[in-house]
Amino acid sequence: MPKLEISIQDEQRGFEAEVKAIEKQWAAPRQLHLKRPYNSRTIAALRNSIAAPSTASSTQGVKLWNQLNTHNKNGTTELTFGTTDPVAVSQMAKHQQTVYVSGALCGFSEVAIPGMDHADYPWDTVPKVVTKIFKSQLWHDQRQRQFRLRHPVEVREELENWDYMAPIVADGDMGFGSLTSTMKMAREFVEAGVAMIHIDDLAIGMKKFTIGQGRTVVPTSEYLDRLTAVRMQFDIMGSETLLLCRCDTDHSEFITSVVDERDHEYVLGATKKVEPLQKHLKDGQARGEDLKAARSEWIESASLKTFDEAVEAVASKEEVDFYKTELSKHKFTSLTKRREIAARTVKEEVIFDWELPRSAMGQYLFKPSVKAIVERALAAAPLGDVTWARMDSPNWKDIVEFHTDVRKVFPERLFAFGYTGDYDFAKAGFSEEEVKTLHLDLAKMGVVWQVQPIWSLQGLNLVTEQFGKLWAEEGIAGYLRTVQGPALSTKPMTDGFEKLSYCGGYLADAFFETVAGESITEKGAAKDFKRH
Ligand SMILES: C[C@](O)(C(=O)O)[C@H](CC(=O)O)C(=O)O
Repeated sequence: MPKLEISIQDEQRGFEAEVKAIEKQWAAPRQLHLKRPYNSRTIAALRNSIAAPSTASSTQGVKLWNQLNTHNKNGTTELTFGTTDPVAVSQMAKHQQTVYVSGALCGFSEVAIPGMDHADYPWDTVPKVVTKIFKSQLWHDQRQRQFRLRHPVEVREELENWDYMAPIVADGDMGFGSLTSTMKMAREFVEAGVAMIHIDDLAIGMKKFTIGQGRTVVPTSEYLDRLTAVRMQFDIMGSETLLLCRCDTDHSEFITSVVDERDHEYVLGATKKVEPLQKHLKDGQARGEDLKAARSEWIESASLKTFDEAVEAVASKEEVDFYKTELSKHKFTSLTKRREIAARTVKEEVIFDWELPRSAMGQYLFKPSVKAIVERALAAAPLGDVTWARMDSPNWKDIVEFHTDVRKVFPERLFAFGYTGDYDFAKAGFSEEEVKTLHLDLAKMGVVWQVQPIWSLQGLNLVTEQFGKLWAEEGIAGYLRTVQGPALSTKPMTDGFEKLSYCGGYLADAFFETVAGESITEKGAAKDFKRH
């Protein structure tokens, strides 16, 4: 095989030039907030010998970055929703600035076997949907531009001129396992034209269950490794794609490992001398007992607490104060260190064993708090561009505490928010007025990108079932009355095949005209000007 025709001197010169280019890109305002655990020489050495194709992802990433910072400056927010459908995206261009490709929706409709949002679908599922949507955006952009340019300048003001190139934000879930799969997924997303992806701290496949048990998170270190892998892949490609650091820690109940001392404060242990939970469950199963009841009975007997709560349960007020004073001299204190501090500040023995409650899959019990989420968000921030604390319910006090505490450290941090799950605002104490202004109140705290991720499930099911019933009962008369009549009478006409400027006919004609030389431009412009 022929060798690359390049001298070693030129190879080295090229490498040094690339290092300088990377350092220039990293020093630009767009990336000033980023701190990497690797350097420009490492990245330059990981690049191809030929310049990587400049990706639309970079363009769209910068566009989104500018959109979000404008919202931050103005105290406003983008309000978008989730979809997997390019046709819906063509309509989102009219009222949204961005598009969200939801993993939950992809896992429900874009895979061989659908399922609940366990993020258990192949890692290239969402990137493929982004490709489909991005190419559709390009087509609509081309279709609209060709239609406009076929008309004389003096009438163009009246023609539609939507920005179809809305930046796409996509669900990268937990990165799908090993760092290489996370990097491959990040590369697929960049090549698909995505503007931003979010990566969360969930354990793979352990997102949510219906048997009453909560989600499982990974140690802070593993979460940061995932984010680093994505940032590194973006850097290898030289792409300005944005990274949204998402924490699913709220309401999580398990953590896969205690390897990271930063998590020790929140791990629960048994504070009574009981047998391991798994032995209790196995014995109960052998006796034919109900496992959920046996689990609840064990939890009751174990008196589960964090280590600090275990100290408070046996120490005097003075001892607790002394323990906390000593503890405050350290940050992210390990259990070993906490035990050592307790031994010299508390007379009573502090019984605490986090091994006893471990689940059948070896997970440790985890007691999240806003403080725990803030700590993860702060650790992640230097690797990403935007932060999102996914919350199971709209607890306004927690929401304010989280965003306020992160901004105490990063005053200009940009935030995302998902109206996800089935938020019960009344139950969360919101008045009707507070619900009406929620998106504006969030925007005041820097929440500049807000998404209703799963309208395309609930919303489309609602209207589809309604149309199905109408069609079955009224036939075409129902269609004419409720769909075609209204659609043809809106100004401009609702987009559909009936609308010549939308369906793509003129674009196809333009190809034929150009190739076959047949020109219908003059006639076409005059004939259909009113039907667009
Ligand atoms: C936003 C989300 O990641 C999604 O996949 O759309 C899901 C939505 C949901 O399951 O309600 C999430 O919030 O985890």
